[in-house]
Amino acid sequence: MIEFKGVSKSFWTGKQRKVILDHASFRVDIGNSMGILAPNGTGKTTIINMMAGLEKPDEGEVVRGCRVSFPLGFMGGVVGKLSAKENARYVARLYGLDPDYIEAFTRWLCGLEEYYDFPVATYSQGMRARFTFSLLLALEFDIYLIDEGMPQTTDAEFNRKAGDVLRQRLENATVVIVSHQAKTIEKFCRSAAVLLNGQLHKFDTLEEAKQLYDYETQG
Ligand SMILES: Nc1ncnc2c1ncn2[C@@H]1O[C@H](COP(=O)(O)OP(=O)(O)OP(=O)(O)O)[C@@H](O)[C@H]1O
Repeated sequence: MIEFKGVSKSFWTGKQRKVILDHASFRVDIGNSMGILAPNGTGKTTIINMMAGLEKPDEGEVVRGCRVSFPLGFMGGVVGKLSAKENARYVARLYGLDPDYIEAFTRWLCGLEEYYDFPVATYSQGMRARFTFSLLLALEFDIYLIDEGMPQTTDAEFNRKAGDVLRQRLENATVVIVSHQAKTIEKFCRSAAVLLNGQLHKFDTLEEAKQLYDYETQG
């Protein structure tokens, strides 16, 4: 599980305090994939980063009681001057996994062909997204963190393969998806929450969360 205990987080912009969470307490349990609905700019990425341990709360505590992934799309661990192959093998060693397996898996899934051996710095945004998503799916976590759904690639073959692998992973793993739209969440999550005024309101069904979200965002 991931548990937020009385977590507060805000940013001072020089003019105002932007509150993301205000003494918020909630948990994500293994086996119960959850979508978090929140409008743009209200703190989705900040919450996902706190779940991953990339950002600290100002107050309170985030407890990670299982293997939590880095957020999908996070490039922090990927070195631009190294190729996808070198990055994949390096990350495999960091996680104590077989570099041959991680290389073969990511090479197959991202479909970069000869670019797999080029430095990542030479990739387009879509190619980077394909590689980092492949790397995320190659590693085994209990909870996968996804910001705004699947990478926006125009490669239909990749989208199909990655969607299939993600669904397979979710047979045993749990996902947290933050998004500003319900349709990103409905493919993978049954329960959902709405981020509102620094609190996370959890619902057993996406339908209930959508009602509150639509009411708040559309009036
Ligand atoms: N380090 C920071 N310093 C100051 N303000 C920040 C910082 N990080 C985020 N913010 C502000 O906090 C708010 C929430 O940011 P965040 O990126 O978490 O939102 P988001 O919901 O993921 O946004 P989007 O939907 O646009 O991706 C934004 O107004 C952002 O400008």
